[in-house]
Amino acid sequence: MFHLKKVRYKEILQIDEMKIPSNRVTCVVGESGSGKSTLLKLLNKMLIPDKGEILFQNQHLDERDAVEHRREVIMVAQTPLIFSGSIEENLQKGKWFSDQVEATEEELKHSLQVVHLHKSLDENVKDLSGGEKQRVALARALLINPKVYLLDEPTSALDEETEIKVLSNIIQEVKKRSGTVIMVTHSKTAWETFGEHIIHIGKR
Ligand SMILES: Nc1ncnc2c1ncn2[C@@H]1O[C@H](COP(=O)(O)OP(=O)(O)OP(=O)(O)O)[C@@H](O)[C@H]1O
Repeated sequence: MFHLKKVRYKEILQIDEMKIPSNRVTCVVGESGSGKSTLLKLLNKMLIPDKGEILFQNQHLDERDAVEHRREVIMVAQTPLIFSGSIEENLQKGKWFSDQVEATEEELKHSLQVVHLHKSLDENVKDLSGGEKQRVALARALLINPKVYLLDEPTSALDEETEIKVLSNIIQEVKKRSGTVIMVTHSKTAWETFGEHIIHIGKR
């Protein structure tokens, strides 16, 4: 799905060759500050490498429109992107930004079930905990149904038991749709349980 060749980004990341498979869960692991988030940002064109090339489905990222690319390759950042308003408004925002028709109530409720968020759609997000906000962001990504999910420690604010339940559900859902997950995680349990392909990023 992704093929990186001789990629260099500042002094932060240097990758001679890396292939990331489609329809699999790839876990990116490595110590703090080793460049894991930087790698994800390169994959969705938020950052442009100083040298080398990144191919997505055999197409050079330079040739891909950044907005179009990010609709297919969605990032759920470490600090979730949350808009003011209700849970429903937050979920629908993703559909609007992606130029998709609004989700039905059934789809919205299903997305909350997948992420184990037992809240009503009209609840205001301002009172949600950090872990609940992370799950709103994950549900929003699921509703968009992209080809690739770039998950940057998406469940870091959850206790381990909930984290594993949520990840297990999300991955099951993504697999049903033949999607691809590329996930940065500090949880050994998470990468041992879900990682079908592991990338170790080493500090230079
Ligand atoms: N825009 C930038 N300019 C310069 N340095 C940066 C920039 N962004 C990140 N860095 C530095 O690059 C290194 C890698 O950052 P990155 O966020 O990719 O690491 P990480 O492996 O995801 O870390 P963590 O596990 O702590 O989230 C860090 O030392 C960081 O301070």
